[in-house]
Amino acid sequence: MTEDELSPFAAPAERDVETTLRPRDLHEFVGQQRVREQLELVLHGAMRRGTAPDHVLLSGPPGLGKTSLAMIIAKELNSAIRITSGPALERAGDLAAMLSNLVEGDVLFIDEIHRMARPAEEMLYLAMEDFRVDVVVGKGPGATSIPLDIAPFTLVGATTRSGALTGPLRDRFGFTGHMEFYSADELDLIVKRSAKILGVDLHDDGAIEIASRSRGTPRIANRLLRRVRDFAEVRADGRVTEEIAKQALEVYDVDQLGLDRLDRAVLTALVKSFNGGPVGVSTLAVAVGEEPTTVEEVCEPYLVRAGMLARTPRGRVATPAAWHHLGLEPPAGDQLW
Ligand SMILES: Nc1ncnc2c1ncn2[C@@H]1O[C@H](COP(=O)(O)OP(=O)(O)OP(=O)(O)O)[C@@H](O)[C@H]1O
Ligand SMILES: [Mg+2]
Repeated sequence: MTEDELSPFAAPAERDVETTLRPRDLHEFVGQQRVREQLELVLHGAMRRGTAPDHVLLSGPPGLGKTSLAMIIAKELNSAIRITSGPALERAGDLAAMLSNLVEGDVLFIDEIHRMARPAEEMLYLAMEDFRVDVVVGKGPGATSIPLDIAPFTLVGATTRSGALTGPLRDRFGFTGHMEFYSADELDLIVKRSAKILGVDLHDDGAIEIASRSRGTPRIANRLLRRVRDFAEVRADGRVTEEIAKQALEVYDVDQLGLDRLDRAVLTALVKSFNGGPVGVSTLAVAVGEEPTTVEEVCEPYLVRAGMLARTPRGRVATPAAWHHLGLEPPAGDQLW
């Protein structure tokens, strides 16, 4: 399987099908029980009081449903949603334009909010706190700043790296939802729902097979479903059974635990080149030819959750499960994990 196919990031060509498969309300949104319950209270509490709810930050690895949830928040509030992203807000003026066009009660969704430029971020502080922006007119000593009121709105920020957010920005969110990887049972429900929408003849055992190899990520589950459907249609009669799913996923190089090429490369480097660690994340990233942020944000969260890798103050360490997964014996002696 190519890297892209198991990547938790959305490929551009995938946007349309993702829109089709997106859950539309809190009831269709599977899993994330805790975040869902907390959000429901935040939203409904504010609605009772007739005020705009606190600003919401959604954090977690890619493909877990942050964008979907942002849209659902707007829907629950019966509000319009304006969508932008950190990288798109290069200048404070871009944000000022966006903010001054908001209507009372709107939801402003800023994806990848940790990538916003500093001047825009500073403008956002005041907007979040006082529903006000200071627009600077002119340059140099003659420049003046004109305060401008903006309509009360709710900011929903999404980030794959809440650690990269500055303190002042983080503090201005009244509620942070930490998205977690999904259980196989939850992914099972998600692929079944998707199969229905896409008209795939998915059998129960086929669904389980796909769900258990989707590394806790709905986006990957939906993608594997489409790949398995291709296989079922081309090589068989279109029905997705356990056997067909297994054969297909073998072709696509997704292992039993849903680890992909990069995950395995990271574990292999950790075990073989660094004797299980501890090793720093940047060294590890160089060893597999990846950006440290990719290793840190994409591979590690799942490897940690799968019990294969531990983050220690001295660096990353392979657990015995990692050695076994690669068919190797962990060294005897001091336990580092
Ligand atoms: N809880 C869920 N129930 C059902 N489907 C889901 C759920 N969460 C996500 N999905 C599916 O996964 C796809 C990806 O979700 P989404 O785009 O919301 O993730 P994201 O966290 O915003 O990812 P990114 O960090 O890349 O922006 C959606 O198109 C949707 O079909
Ligand atoms: Mg998103």
